[in-house]
Amino acid sequence: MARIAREEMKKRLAVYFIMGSQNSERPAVDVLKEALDGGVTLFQFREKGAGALQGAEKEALARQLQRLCRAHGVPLIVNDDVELAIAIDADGVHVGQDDEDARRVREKIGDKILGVSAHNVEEARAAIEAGADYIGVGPIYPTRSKEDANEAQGPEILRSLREQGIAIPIVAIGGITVDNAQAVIEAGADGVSVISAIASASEPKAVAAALAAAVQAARSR
Ligand SMILES: Cc1ncc(COP(=O)(O)OP(=O)(O)O)c(N)n1
Ligand SMILES: Cc1ncsc1CCOP(=O)(O)O
Ligand SMILES: [Mg+2]
Repeated sequence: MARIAREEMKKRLAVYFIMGSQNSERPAVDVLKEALDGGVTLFQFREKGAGALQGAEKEALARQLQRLCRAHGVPLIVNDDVELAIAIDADGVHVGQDDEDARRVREKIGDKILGVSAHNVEEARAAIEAGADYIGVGPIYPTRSKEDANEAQGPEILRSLREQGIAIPIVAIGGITVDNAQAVIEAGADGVSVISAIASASEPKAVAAALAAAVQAARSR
């Protein structure tokens, strides 16, 4: 298997849904199924925070969500837990600045997708050097889904990274909704990454479809 091509990665980032069992009062499998039906293009399993599953229960949920993703032809990325990603043969891993070193993760996962969080141009350049396939940039807007989130930087950070020559695929994250999705794509992101917009929606399918339409509209401007 070869590393994912840049253009394919950009397409996959369009509507990147992140969720763990703690993000919805409904079963994660039900929410994910509806979101996939609505047009989610990439999924991240992020089992983290108060009440998060551990050990065998966490792995069992990951495998259940993986079956759904595979049935829809959507890659599954595991957040933080490199060993779990390897154990279930996930499609990739996402790590942040306080997680396992990205270079070391690349060595462990071979050609799987590697996503790295970056908050500035130095972190973006280091992620590229380490072998990232995409970077996650945010929070763009205020978020209530991550306890230790940095301050929101606004879409200007995306514009600034592009102006400084950062050409790697970028997904914007943090406080993104159907209403502001177009603005972040126009500022330079290839896609939008959301937790609450879909996980807390009464109709996850409709929100995923609306996000896909907003990204598509902004891309074709
Ligand atoms: C797509 C994407 N971008 C950023 C993050 C945040 O990663 P990190 O900073 O490691 O924080 P946690 O999510 O681990 O709390 C992400 N998960 N996904
Ligand atoms: C994991 C993460 N990293 C930066 S912001 C964030 C949370 C995004 O969640 P929401 O889409 O609900 O703001
Ligand atoms: Mg992390």
